[in-house]
Amino acid sequence: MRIHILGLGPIGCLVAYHLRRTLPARHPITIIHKTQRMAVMARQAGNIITMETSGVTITANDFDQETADPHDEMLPVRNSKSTSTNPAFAPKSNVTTPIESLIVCVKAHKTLTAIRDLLPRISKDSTIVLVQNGMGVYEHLIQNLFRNQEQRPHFVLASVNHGAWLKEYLHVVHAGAGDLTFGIVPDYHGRQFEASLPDLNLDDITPNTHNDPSANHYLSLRNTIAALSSLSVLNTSWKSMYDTHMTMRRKVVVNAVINPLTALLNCRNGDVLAHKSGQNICRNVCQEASNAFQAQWKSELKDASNAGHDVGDAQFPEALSAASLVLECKRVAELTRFNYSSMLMDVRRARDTEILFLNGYLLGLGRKHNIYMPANNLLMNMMDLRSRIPLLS
Ligand SMILES: CC(C)(CO)C(=O)C(=O)O
Repeated sequence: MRIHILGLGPIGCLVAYHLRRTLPARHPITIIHKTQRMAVMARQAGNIITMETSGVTITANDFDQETADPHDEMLPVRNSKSTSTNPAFAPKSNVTTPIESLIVCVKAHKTLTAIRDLLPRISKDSTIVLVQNGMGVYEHLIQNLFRNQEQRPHFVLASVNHGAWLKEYLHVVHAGAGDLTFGIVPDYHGRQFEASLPDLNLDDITPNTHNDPSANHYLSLRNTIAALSSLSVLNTSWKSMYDTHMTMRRKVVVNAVINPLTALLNCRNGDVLAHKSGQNICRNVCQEASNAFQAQWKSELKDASNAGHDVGDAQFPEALSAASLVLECKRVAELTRFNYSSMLMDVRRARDTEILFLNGYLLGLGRKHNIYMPANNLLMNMMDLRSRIPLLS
């Protein structure tokens, strides 16, 4: 199987590095550079990814390379009088081979455009793994790129909380060990990927025999889950979609507190909850998020009950209570106290941020269920202002 990695930030590099060192060489790994310039830089540096932990660096090599923007080479002549018949305008990268497995580590707000460029190579037999901060990216893709359920690729959603940063292009520092949880989005055909719960079994995706008439359709999904599961160094675990969603909801709240506050205040993660005022904001954001989750929970139970399912006396999960979310924010702020959040880094580099998929996602949920969310709304507006008013150096 060939795996493509899209997005070579810290997490993309970490995943690519460990996949290359873990999987046998017969499984090629292609890293997709954003621009030709980056591809050239990578080639000059020996086509390697360097991983650094506690000052020790190790490299992985033998990556195949592609460039995401096929028109990138046009840039130097874009303002000339040349026409599209000029050979200088011809796309340099015309890779058309189908993509089996695509691990997407670009930022939430960049995902749609990044995947759109690869659409001709993605089919219903491909598997896309979404590894990024935030929630709502999958829904965004479905609405805009993959409306036809029958033609949709397989989707895996992942939540990652490793601490990592890039020292330079393709040189990642693994600063804090965490884990990587992932789950398979239910498919149109209703295949029971989680049939063996409480255990999960690759054979439920497609058995490793010749008995499954749909084996070809599910092979990339099975292989992708197997490859991710083999990364024990990254503490990867395949979980049910229910558990994966739970992890993602808790993480989106943590990011909705720490990321905008650090970006607005230009401070480290540890600083925001070290003071009473920061704790108050955190409590309000968590309370609002919990209210929205609870309203969503009730509405889903009602739907399930209307559809004739026995919902018994299902209780709202304690893990989504405001108190538990506050504790999680404190835990992560403490664990990553010396880090600069990804949103602060985006602001410093004058880049767009993931706010729409963090507080924006929570606000969307609140709107749907009529929950008043002033703290999240204020953070959203403040971040909007932040992106319009550059940081003074
Ligand atoms: C948890 C946190 C805040 C760690 O820095 C993070 O995920 C981010 O920076 O995006």
